[in-house]
Amino acid sequence: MKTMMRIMVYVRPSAKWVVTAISIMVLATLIDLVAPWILREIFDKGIDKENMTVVFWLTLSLIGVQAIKSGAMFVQGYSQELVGQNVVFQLRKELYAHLQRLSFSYYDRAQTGQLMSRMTGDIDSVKNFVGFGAMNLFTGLLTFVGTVIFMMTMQWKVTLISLVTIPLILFVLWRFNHKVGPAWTNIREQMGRLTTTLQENISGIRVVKSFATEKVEERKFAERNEQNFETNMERAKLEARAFPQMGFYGGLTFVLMIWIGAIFVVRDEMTLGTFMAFQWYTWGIIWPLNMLGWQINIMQQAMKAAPRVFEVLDTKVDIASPTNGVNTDGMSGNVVFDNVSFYFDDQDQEKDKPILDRISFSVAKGEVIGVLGSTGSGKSSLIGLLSRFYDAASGRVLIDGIDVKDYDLDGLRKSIGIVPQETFLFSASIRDNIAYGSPDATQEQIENAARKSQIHDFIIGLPDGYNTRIGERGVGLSGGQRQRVALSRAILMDPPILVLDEATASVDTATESAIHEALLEVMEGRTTFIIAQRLSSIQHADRIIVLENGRIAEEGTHKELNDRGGFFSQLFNRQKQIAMQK
Ligand SMILES: Nc1ncnc2c1ncn2[C@@H]1O[C@H](COP(=O)(O)OP(=O)(O)OP(=O)(O)O)[C@@H](O)[C@H]1O
Repeated sequence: MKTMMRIMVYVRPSAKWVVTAISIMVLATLIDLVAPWILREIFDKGIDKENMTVVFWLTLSLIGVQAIKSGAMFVQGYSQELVGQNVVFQLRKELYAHLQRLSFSYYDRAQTGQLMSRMTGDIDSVKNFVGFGAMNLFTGLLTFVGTVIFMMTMQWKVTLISLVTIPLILFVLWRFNHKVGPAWTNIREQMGRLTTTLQENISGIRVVKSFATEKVEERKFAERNEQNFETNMERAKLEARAFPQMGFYGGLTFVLMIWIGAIFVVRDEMTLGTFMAFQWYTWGIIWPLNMLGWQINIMQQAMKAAPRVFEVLDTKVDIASPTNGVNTDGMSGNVVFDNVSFYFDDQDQEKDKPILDRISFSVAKGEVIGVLGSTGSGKSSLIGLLSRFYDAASGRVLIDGIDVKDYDLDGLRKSIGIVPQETFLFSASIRDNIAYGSPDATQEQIENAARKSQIHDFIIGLPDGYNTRIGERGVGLSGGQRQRVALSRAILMDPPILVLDEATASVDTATESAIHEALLEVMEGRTTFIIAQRLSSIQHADRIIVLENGRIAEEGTHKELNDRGGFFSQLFNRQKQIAMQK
């Protein structure tokens, strides 16, 4: 009931069209009820009295009535679909907007395929119910009640006797409704899992092919596909069992009507015209009940699909912009980490080790700070706290003396240009990819950013230059080229804080060196974090922080750290040896 009420909230803005559809349904139903009545008159006042004029005019009126009904059905079909489409439009809009707001923690756990299935199949199920099922349920009910009333006024005894099968039909319907609900829960869930398998396979197709695991993947998919097949067949079995039973009881009603009707005609308690009209009216009883089976199906599907959509909509946005967040215009970029500790959402803060453990350091405006550490030491997490991808469990991250939680969130993120470890490029032109965060940038500014990232010459060498379209993952570009496009994107934003998270890890050392030379100008006056495992990446850092197991192990200039003989100098010596061996 709660789900139904919540769906109705989305129907409310289309109230005008609902009223239109319902009014026309009432009109169409009345026409359906009048037609058999005209037939009775044709028999009783025309054929029986051998009055062909009556037959002629009444049959003509039948044509007129049917023509009006066809016109009405067009408007009804249109308004019904419009209501359904309006609901889908609004739900998709809200869901998409909410997905944009949900935090990194949500996406750490969420399965893309499940989200896609909710956005498409589940919302479509809701539409089918709102735009078709619910309205037809109403027409069915109206036709049934109207038919019974018309028949009762013509011959109540025959009507009542013929209706003895109705409780049987209702019982079959009740049992069907009871069983088909859980089947639809399973089907919607399985569809989500099937889409997840498909999405992961397509996204990871390069891994699949390189490990030659196509057969394993096919088996995995086949297993899910089979589960889906079986659950759908379970549902089909329920339908196959219930619908013929209803059809049989419906047929029985028809037979009863003929049988009882014939007795009453012979006894002169019913005219032949009424008898003929009753045959027509019988469909007005059987049809809605049979349709009810399908409508219950559509309704149950929607009732199981809608909560999957609402579940996402109800997920709390745990990192949101504060009301009246501090404006970031004129931000200088003085960064302070003040005793910061951090856990991921799925960790137990009582038992698990923190990812970042009481981190304290400060970076002055314009300083270039290298963050060094072995894999998994917490370097990316540290930067994630700066942009509020995650919030610290304790301690504070301050920019220009203000807690990052107090800044307007969009402003904060636009003030920190990040070149992430994994580059994502959109299926758009290279120009649009570079200008992603700065859509108003001029061609000259875009080219300037590309030059500093050492990618301009490559781009103009392409047949379509900056207009070259690239695939979802930047297919057509090498890893290093993709990284340089991402670097151009960050440079173009002209942020006060720049973060390069292993941003040159995929380019050769000569190109890396050229990028860093060019970046010297970019970094001028900008606070820059360079996260790296390679010492060559942080050659221009003013100061270096070495992270180990989420704690700051060392901190200082190149020289200070070298003299100390710790992690940094060991790494320095190791990498020097490797370079010499080459
Ligand atoms: N969602 C998560 N839940 C729990 N732990 C996580 C989660 N994501 C990452 N971690 C753990 O957090 C630690 C720090 O990860 P982080 O990505 O910050 O390390 P890093 O130093 O940037 O590593 P790399 O150099 O390999 O990129 C790792 O040990 C990782 O296993």
